[in-house]
Amino acid sequence: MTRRHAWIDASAGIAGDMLLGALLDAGASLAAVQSAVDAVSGGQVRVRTREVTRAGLRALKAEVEPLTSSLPHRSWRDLRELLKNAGPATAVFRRLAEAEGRVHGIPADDVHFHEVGALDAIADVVGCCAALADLGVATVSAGPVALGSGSVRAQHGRLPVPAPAVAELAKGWQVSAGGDGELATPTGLALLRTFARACEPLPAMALDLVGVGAGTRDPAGHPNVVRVLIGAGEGSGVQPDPPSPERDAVLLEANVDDLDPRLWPGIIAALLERGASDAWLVPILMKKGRPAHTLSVLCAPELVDALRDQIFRDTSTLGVRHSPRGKVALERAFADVTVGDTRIPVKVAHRDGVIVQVMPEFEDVAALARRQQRPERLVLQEALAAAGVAGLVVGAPLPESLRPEQ
Ligand SMILES: O=C([S-])c1cc(C(=O)S)c[n+]([C@@H]2O[C@H](COP(=O)(O)O)[C@@H](O)[C@H]2O)c1
Ligand code: NI
Repeated sequence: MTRRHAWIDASAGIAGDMLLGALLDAGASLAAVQSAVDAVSGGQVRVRTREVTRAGLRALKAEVEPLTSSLPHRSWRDLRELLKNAGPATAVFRRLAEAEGRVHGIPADDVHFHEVGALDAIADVVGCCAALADLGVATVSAGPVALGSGSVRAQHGRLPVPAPAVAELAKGWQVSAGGDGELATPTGLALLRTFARACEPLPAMALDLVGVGAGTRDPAGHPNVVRVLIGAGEGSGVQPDPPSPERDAVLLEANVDDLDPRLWPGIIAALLERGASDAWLVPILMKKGRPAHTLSVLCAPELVDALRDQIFRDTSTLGVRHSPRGKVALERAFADVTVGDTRIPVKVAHRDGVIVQVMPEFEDVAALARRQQRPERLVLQEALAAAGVAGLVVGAPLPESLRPEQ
């Protein structure tokens, strides 16, 4: 089968509904999109399209009509459960949660989605993922993105444009202001950054589909649209972000021999809070026979600058080494098990459809143990036993309900 490449033109900005409109305009099946959205929303929203013009250009406007009046605020933890690790859609929201977490200075798990967690944003994300799959798109790249300027009214007041989460998500991409107002939204950027692995001009391809998706506003002067150009080709050859968490990582290291050891736990906690995927200390014997520690911090490439600054600020080191590291992580899914009258999330790591690790979330185990005034060891055993009853055991096939969507 021909491998299709999609190139996204976000030179006028990007939002989830604009990209969805463009993909539907290019020929993605509305029925396929609606059925993917139904699967996560329980039939609470309807996706519709209508033809509009933007500065004289015809475009398709994707509209998500809520069939319920409740617009719940969800944490990333809740949303992950709702999406049941729905492959790329989960990856898009994980990226959003990590960006929001960095902006608000909280762990990604505690991020409370407001606007971006509403049903229409979920429908945009799930819809775009389904549309790309329906079009047979194997690789994606995109041009530079216009982010906008000025300010925007959000649920919690006025935000500068680019909105903080947008700026965070845009790191490492070619951007410009490109006009007034909010031209790129967090959801739009998260979609683009999850799927498009290269920022490049239109690559060589045998073009066969073009889609134009409309934004809500119709400002004079430029068409407020996202375009997708789809054809047989590979783009720059890079693959879209796989649903499996295979990522480039960077290892930051510093040897320190003169820090009050009581400071280390706080330093490590702060690095993890800032987004490091791991941080640890190894005791070493340094030059001149001095006992010391190597601080090691593993992180995503886009966090290197911030975490290096933090190491210089919080420790007494005079230098921080950095080296690229390949990293292959097991795919993870989450399931709830019941211990007593409490639901405890269990992390299920899997590979090739087989369960490899089953780990109750320790913070939840510890919280329940404190509430019940019982040893953590026993609550942990009970959570593992409950997972076993639910069929979540090492070596067992991953249950259908936890499988990422392809
Ligand atoms: O609700 C929150 S915390 C929020 C944070 C941010 C940050 O940049 S931080 C931005 N916004 C605004 O909400 C809408 C969301 O648009 P989507 O298309 O992504 O759903 C947008 O105007 C953001 O600037 C909200
Ligand atoms: Ni925010």
